[in-house]
Amino acid sequence: MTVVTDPAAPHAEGPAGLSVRAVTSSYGGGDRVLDGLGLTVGAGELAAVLGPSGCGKTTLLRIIAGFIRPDAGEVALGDRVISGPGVHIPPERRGVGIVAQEGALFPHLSIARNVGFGLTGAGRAERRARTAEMLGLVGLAEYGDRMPHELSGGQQQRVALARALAPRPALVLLDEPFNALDSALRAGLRSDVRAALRAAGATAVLVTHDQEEALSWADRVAVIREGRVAQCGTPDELYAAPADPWVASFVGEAVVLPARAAGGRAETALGPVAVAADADGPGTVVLRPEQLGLAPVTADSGVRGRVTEVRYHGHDALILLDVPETGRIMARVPGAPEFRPGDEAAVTASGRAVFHPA
Ligand SMILES: Nc1ncnc2c1ncn2[C@@H]1O[C@H](COP(=O)(O)OP(=O)(O)OP(=O)(O)O)[C@@H](O)[C@H]1O
Repeated sequence: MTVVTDPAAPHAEGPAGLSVRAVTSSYGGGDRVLDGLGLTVGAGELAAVLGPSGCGKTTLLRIIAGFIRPDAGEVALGDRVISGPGVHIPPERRGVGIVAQEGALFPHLSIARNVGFGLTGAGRAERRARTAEMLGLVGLAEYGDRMPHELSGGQQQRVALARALAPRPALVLLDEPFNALDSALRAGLRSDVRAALRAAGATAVLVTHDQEEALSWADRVAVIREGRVAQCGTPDELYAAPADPWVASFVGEAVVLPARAAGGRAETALGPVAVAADADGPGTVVLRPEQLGLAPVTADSGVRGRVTEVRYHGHDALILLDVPETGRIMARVPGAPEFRPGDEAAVTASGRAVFHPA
């Protein structure tokens, strides 16, 4: 899927904010895939749309790009409505650049001609200068004369980004652009793409199902669940103050425990934890695995669990335990783990927890 903006169109004025308002969509009159979805991205902001498979991310992206029309609702770029009742601006006139999962470069055109492809309204000298500028921006200044098949997958994705940015789009959509790459390459390309978008001052929406990617990349993350925004916030807000237990479990690892709150404390099976002063009555608390402490069992150990699995990540380890009082929980411990599957460990909780009333 490749859309190249038309620089001669009146919208080619650079980054704009995106507003998606109460968008509803279904395929062929079936169940609603998007159900009154709303999303705002500020001009120059890098946003991620995160959600499990089938939640409607790609459908949302297709609606913003103009490949499908919503059943109801409105999409605007800046103060310009591009989809809505009686309005459907065609994809090529929206000022939206797309970076697809796999570069989708034109195989028979050189890298430079790929990047300059959308600059139809520009003169030759201007096109050449803008192409060189964009190739420089993505760190491929020397590659203009090569053909796409002579570049690695990561380099092709950079070219796709340069091509998307060249016509100064109002918005760049990135559709899981790092998926086809191995994990070592992904992290590097991710930050390079982010830096290039920042340098261009672009407004961008990254679609991903990878929570680590969304949290590390975006200024703001919209978590989609069943066609609606379950929560939209900064990565820190999502992690520290998830709107509900589902968001907590989807964005990072979570330990969700039944609790009863009063006076800034919640009683849980792992003992009392600090919660907001106004939390009151029955509900659940969300703890992150790094808030659980494990220690060797002694005569006065309180809650004990049996280690079922150890996932060692180098910098830390995730330890899964079966605890009679809570069921399966996980703890994150720094460095090399001192427990092995089958060991018994004393479990404590510390720090502040998010409380959700029942
Ligand atoms: N062309 C289509 N016709 C009918 N149903 C569709 C079509 N495309 C998607 N769907 C359905 O719409 C729902 C949302 O699909 P969508 O591709 O938007 O999800 P997604 O969040 O992007 O998923 P993934 O992460 O797996 O790509 C799914 O139930 C899917 O089966």
